[in-house]
Amino acid sequence: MEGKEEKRLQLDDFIVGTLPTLYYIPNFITESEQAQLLHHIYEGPASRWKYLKNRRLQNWGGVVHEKGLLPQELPPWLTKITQRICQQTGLFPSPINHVLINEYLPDQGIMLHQDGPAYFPVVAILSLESPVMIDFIAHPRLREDSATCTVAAKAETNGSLGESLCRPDVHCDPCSLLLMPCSLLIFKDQAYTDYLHGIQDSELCSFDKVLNISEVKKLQAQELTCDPVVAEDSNGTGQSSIFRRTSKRVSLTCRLVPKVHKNLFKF
Ligand SMILES: O=C(O)CCC(=O)C(=O)O
Ligand SMILES: [Fe+2]
Repeated sequence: MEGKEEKRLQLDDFIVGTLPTLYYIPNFITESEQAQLLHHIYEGPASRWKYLKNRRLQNWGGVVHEKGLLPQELPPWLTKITQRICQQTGLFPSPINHVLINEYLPDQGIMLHQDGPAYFPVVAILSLESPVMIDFIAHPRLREDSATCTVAAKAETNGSLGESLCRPDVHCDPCSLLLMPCSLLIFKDQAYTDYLHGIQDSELCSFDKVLNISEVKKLQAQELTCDPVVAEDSNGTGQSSIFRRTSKRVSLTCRLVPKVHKNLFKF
């Protein structure tokens, strides 16, 4: 696929929900491409991983600084995928130059947060292995009164999804997306600037506020045929309203840091 001009996706077909703007693209890569990526991610030395309290990660592309990027060339196995994301989405003004690879065990997540100001405000997240739920919730500053702010602020610290009681002029409903393996999530606009996103550090995920219902159906169908990922709790319709994460999930967060420092000494 190297050097091949990729066909532009009709992105409007992949919008989910009404919050501007979330795109969910199922099967963005094939299972064999997933296996190749996992091979590259795990073939490196153990020192490639940086350990955080609740997950471990690999940083590719250089060091992101408040003032920009101290760059390091991305390896070909990553540019192959980042170029495809750029070409197929047309959402990045120049090549993606930074990739964060996060690995989450079934009881690990990432607290609600916003991505830093150094990045161009479009994020593309490729998901590998276990399905997982990502939550979006309005930033406390968008909320009407201090009581609501407390709910959102609490959500920010404990990772749970708060209730929405928002200013009527802004889109404020909390929502979730089920991220299946091989899928690509892109978020930008208000979802980037005014919302927090996070993954709960819990093995059990609720389908409660999920926008991409068709993926839930896929997961439920899979359960009948192979994998016991859909957990025991039933919502009275014979279908489960939660699922249990049973294996690790790996994600590639692909972003563009527009400001690149070519000369270390000028930094
Ligand atoms: O793993 C994910 O899906 C989210 C990662 C993320 O939010 C980040 O790297 O900033
Ligand atoms: Fe993030």
